[in-house]
Amino acid sequence: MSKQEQDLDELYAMIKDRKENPVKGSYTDYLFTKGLDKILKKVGEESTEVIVASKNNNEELQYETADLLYHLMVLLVEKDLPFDAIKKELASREGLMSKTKDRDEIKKL
Ligand SMILES: N=c1c2ncn([C@@H]3O[C@H](COP(=O)(O)OP(=O)(O)OP(=O)(O)O)[C@@H](O)[C@H]3O)c2ncn1[C@@H]1O[C@H](COP(=O)(O)O)[C@@H](O)[C@H]1O
Repeated sequence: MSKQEQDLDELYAMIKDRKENPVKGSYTDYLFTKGLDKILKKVGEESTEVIVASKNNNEELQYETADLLYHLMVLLVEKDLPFDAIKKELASREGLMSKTKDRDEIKKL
């Protein structure tokens, strides 16, 4: 039975496992075999698809966001950047007040 929600830590771990233990015919293995340029092209393509989907409807936005998150995870694994590092980075920002006074473009509004 498929799960209701994908855990992002588990997704990262699965992608990392695909890199360490390649599975022939797997899409993730295909990306790692093609290498960084291919992964970067996919991240760019999926980012554009998120932008276009945002204009259309939330069903498309949901689908394309999932594609982008998956490809970003592949990029993090390719670059050996742990997903925990991203979570720590986000956690370090929690509770921080945005400094709008430092931003000229906001001052002018
Ligand atoms: N979450 C995903 C996921 N999201 C998107 N995709 C793939 O991303 C691709 C995006 O579609 P596109 O049309 O943009 O790309 P394409 O035409 O298939 O291929 P190219 O353009 O790259 O040549 C599709 O082939 C999807 O199957 C994913 N592939 C795998 N996963 C996860 O990774 C796990 C391991 O998957 P495998 O590597 O396939 O075993 C799976 O169990 C999933 O949990």
